Amino acid sequence: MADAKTLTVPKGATGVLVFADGSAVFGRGFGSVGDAVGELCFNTSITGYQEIMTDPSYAGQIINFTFPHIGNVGTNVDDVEADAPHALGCIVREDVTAPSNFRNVEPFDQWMKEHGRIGLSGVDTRALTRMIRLKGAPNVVIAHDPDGNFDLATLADKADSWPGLEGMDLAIEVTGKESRLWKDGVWKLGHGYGLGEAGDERPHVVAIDYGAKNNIFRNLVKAGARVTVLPATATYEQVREQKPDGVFLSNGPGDPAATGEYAVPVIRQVLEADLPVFGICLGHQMLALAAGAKTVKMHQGHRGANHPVKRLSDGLVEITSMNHGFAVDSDTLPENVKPTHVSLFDGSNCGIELTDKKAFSVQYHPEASPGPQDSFYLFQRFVEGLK
Ligand SMILES: NC(=O)CC[C@H](N)C(=O)O
Repeated sequence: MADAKTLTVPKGATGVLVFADGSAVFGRGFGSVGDAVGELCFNTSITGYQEIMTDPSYAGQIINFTFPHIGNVGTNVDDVEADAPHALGCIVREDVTAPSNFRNVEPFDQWMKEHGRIGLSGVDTRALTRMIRLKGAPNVVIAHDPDGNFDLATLADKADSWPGLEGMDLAIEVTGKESRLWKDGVWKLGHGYGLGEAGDERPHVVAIDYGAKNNIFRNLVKAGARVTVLPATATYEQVREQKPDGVFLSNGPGDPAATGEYAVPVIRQVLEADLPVFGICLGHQMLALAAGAKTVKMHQGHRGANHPVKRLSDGLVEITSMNHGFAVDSDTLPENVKPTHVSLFDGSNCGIELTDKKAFSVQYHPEASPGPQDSFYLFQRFVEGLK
C-alpha cells in the first residue's frame, strides 16, 4: 500500500483502489473507465461471479473476490439475478482472460464496460481480505484510466466524504417500480428457465421486492407458487388487493433499519392479518424489526458460498450462500421470536420464527445462485404451508 497524498502513480498502473485514509492499491483497470465510491467487501465464492455482480444486494459495494480467476468463463444471458450488475465494481487477482466456455456470450470485461462497472486486476486480493478482516469493511474509491491519470488526493477525499452504508436506504433505488407477474421456473441445461407451471390453482405469493435476486422467485415457482412481485413501497392495501395466500420479503441492499422506515409498518399489518410470511436476508432483518428486534452493522459481513449454519431444531448443519453486512441482534429478540438458525462461523443469528404467527425468515440465501442447494427445502416448506 502507498500513500495517495504523497506518491505518484507507478508506471503501467491503469487502475487504483483509494482508501479514505489516503492509502492506495494499484493494478490494471478493466471494464468501464471512471471512478466509483462505495464499501469494499470480500466474497469467497469460487464460482458464480456473474450472479454475484448482478445481485441487487451489492448496490453501493465493490467486491474483492478471493478466488483468483474471475471472468474466465465470460458472461451469458442466463446467469443473472437482475437485468444488470448492481455491484459498482470488482477487484480480481489475475487479469481477465479470453472467455473459455460453451455458454459464453460476451467477455467479462466487455460486459462490465457495457454496464458502467469498473474492474481492477493484478491486486493481492488475499492481503486486501486480511485487511478487511482486521479493520472492518472500508469506504473506498475504485478508479480506471487507460492513461493512468489519477488525482489520488481527490479520490481519497471522495472516499472520505462518502457517508457509508449505515443509515443508507438503497432498496428504494433498486426495487422494480411496477407490480408484475413472475413467470420463470429454475434453469435446466438445454431448456433455460422455461415457464413455471400454468394455472391459477397454485397458492398465490405476493413477493415484496426490496432488490430481489431472481432465483428466489424461480424457486418459489418451482415449489408450486404463483408469484406476483410488488415494489418495495407497496402499501398494505396494495398487498391485500392481490388476495395473497402468503407474503414473501426479499433480500436487498443497504441498511435494514433505514429501509424499514416504510417497509416495517406494512410488514406489521401483514402479520396482524395473520398472513403467512417468509423472508430472506434483508427480508429476514425487516421481519425481525417488525417483530420488535434490532439490527446491527457487522464488522466485515458474510459473503461466500460455503457458510455453515446450524439448524437449532435438530442440530443439522446447512452449508449456505451468504451476502450480508448487517445482522439481527440476537440479544434483542422479543419473547415471541424464536431463533431457528445460527452461524457456525461467528454465532450470529441466521434465522427466526414467530411463535404466535406463521412467519419465518433466514439470513442466508436458500436460493443459492451461486452456492449449495442444502436449503431449497425452505421454499417447499413455505409454499406447502399455504395450501
Ligand atoms: N443480501 C441481503 O439481503 C443483504 C441485506 C443487507 N443489505 C445486509 O447487507 O445485511
